[in-house]
Amino acid sequence: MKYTTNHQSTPTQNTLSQSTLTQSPVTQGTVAQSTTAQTPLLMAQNLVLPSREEMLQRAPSVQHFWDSNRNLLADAWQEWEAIPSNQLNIESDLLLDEKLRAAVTQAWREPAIESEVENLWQEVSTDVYQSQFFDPEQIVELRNYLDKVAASEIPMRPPYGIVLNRYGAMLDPRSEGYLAAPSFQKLYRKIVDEYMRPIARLLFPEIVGYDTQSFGFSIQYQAGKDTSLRLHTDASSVTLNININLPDEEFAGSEVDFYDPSTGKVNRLSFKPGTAMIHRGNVAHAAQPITSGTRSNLVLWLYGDRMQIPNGRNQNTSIDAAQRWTTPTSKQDTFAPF
Ligand SMILES: O=C(O)CCC(=O)C(=O)O
Ligand SMILES: [Fe+2]
Repeated sequence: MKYTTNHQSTPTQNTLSQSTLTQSPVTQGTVAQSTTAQTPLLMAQNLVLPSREEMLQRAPSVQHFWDSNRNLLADAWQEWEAIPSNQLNIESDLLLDEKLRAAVTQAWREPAIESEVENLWQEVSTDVYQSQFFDPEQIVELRNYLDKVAASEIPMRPPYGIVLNRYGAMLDPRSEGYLAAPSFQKLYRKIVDEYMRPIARLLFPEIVGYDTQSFGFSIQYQAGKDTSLRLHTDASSVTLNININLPDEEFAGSEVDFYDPSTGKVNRLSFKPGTAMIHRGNVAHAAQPITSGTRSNLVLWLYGDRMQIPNGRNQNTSIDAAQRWTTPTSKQDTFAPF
């Protein structure tokens, strides 16, 4: 029985509700009673999430909740996605900006022309690059999908690296309570492996070898709710931050400040729908308070096995193009910064 660890939880918040434990045994020659058999989706929907306070305190019971329900949640997402209206109804090829897609596709075929990809990225602050990444007109499909995910009633763990972002979700399989729906995972892997890693290697050559592992989360800022993020660095080799606002979804404030150590100056940058910024994890940055509207982003990280990051800029700068346009074969480990 796959979910046995559930029954070891303390009889407080973390247990399955009583009704989920009434599964009737199926004996040979009989048909299971569909009215009493609890499917993974129903069981997951009946779980009682740890409180926000417990999450913020990183209480052991919170870890236990996610650990003991990991298989159940994965099965629940699988079942949820089998409902046709819950399919991620988007050709990933259409979601990605057409110019970027064309250049990336060509570079995979012929790495020697990778500069076509590099040319699409503008340096908007020292060592911070920006490009159109998603087609703004296609983002609506992704956002509709994420709304359905939020309404699924399957417990999800919000990101709490610096502050808890209550509308965000963890995206990588290494994270507890992540968005395990297979069709979303396919898109996530494609973005990381086909786009992010080679682009990051082009712009920041020293990350090669420190880019085998992925990590990701979504965030949403809204006035009066989660509004800003104080100055920090990321525990990544490189961070790709993609805006997923709709074309008509305006917001004020919520700029991201990047600190330039060489000049001591701050560059205040704004996201437009579908644009992305990519930077080394060690570039200090902060999100200014949002004063109206909503800003939603996908934040993706790469780092090495066991969370290793490069300790200088001058390694691996001589690798050739063909090496950049490859996917590492090392297994995904389970190290996560939060
Ligand atoms: O506000 C943003 O887009 C930046 C988010 C960020 O830096 C982070 O979550 O680490
Ligand atoms: Fe950050």
